[in-house]
Amino acid sequence: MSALKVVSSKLAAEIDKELMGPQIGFTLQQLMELAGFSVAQAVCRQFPLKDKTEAEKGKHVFVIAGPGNNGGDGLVCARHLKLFGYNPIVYYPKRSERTEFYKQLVHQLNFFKVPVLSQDEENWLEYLKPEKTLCIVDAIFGFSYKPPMREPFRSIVEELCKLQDRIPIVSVDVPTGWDVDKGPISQPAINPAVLVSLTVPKPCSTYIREKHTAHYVGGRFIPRDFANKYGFEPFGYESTDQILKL
Ligand SMILES: NC(=O)C1=CN([C@@H]2O[C@H](COP(=O)(O)OP(=O)(O)OC[C@H]3O[C@@H](n4cnc5c(N)ncnc54)[C@H](OP(=O)(O)O)[C@@H]3O)[C@@H](O)[C@H]2O)[C@@H](O)CC1
Ligand SMILES: [K+]
Repeated sequence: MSALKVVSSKLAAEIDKELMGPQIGFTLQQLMELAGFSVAQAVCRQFPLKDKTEAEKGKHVFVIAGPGNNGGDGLVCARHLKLFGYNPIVYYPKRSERTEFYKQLVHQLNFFKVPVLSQDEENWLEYLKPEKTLCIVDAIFGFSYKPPMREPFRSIVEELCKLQDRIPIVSVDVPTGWDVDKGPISQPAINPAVLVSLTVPKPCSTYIREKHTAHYVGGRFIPRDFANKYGFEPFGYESTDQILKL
């Protein structure tokens, strides 16, 4: 793990800015689609449905989406999981008013008949039972989180922490509650079974417990020259894979 390539939160934000700047011209929607698609692939790789009983195949993937772009990745991931034969259900307690785009992602989930719990759903924990839930996708906060955690997320993450030994959690980009550079330095903080780093792992990923947490990189959208400019080598993705297990 010492050879792991990581970039600081500052650099990650710079990479995003340049990818979406006037020279390169990616849109946020494009990158988020690829990011969410990667996370869905990581769920498939880690929790394959092949050889599962019908009851196991019917288990929910419970996606919790936060108010920013990490949450957007979760909404996209849920749609792809449905296409991949999973049974996702989305909890999106604080919906972003930032752009029309987030509303469109919710419309798309409705179109795919993926249940999206109402914002003030009080019984959301009812959907989280080991016998009914394959895994939880933690798309609450990513690299822009700054502690201390505000409500309603503090209470939500505290509940997830109580469940995480019984239901595996897949964290998108940064485990929720972790400082992107320094790791789990404040509470509450999720201890994921799977981490999917996007574009390139952030320094906090060096604090995962290797035996406990499977680590994937996803978000396969940069060429070699661009990676080298930011001080890392591209990851050795195979074939058409959108994820690589590190
Ligand atoms: N190239 C890539 O790799 C790509 C990466 N992408 C993804 O984007 C992620 C970064 O997204 P992001 O910048 O929107 O920030 P994110 O972490 O979702 O959080 C911001 C929200 O959280 C809130 N908030 C913050 N602190 C809080 C607190 N203490 N308590 C409560 N709320 C708090 C904050 O609220 P505010 O402070 O603004 O009121 C705001 O609403 C990145 O990790 C990756 O997953 C892709 O989608 C695109 C390609
Ligand atoms: K997260």
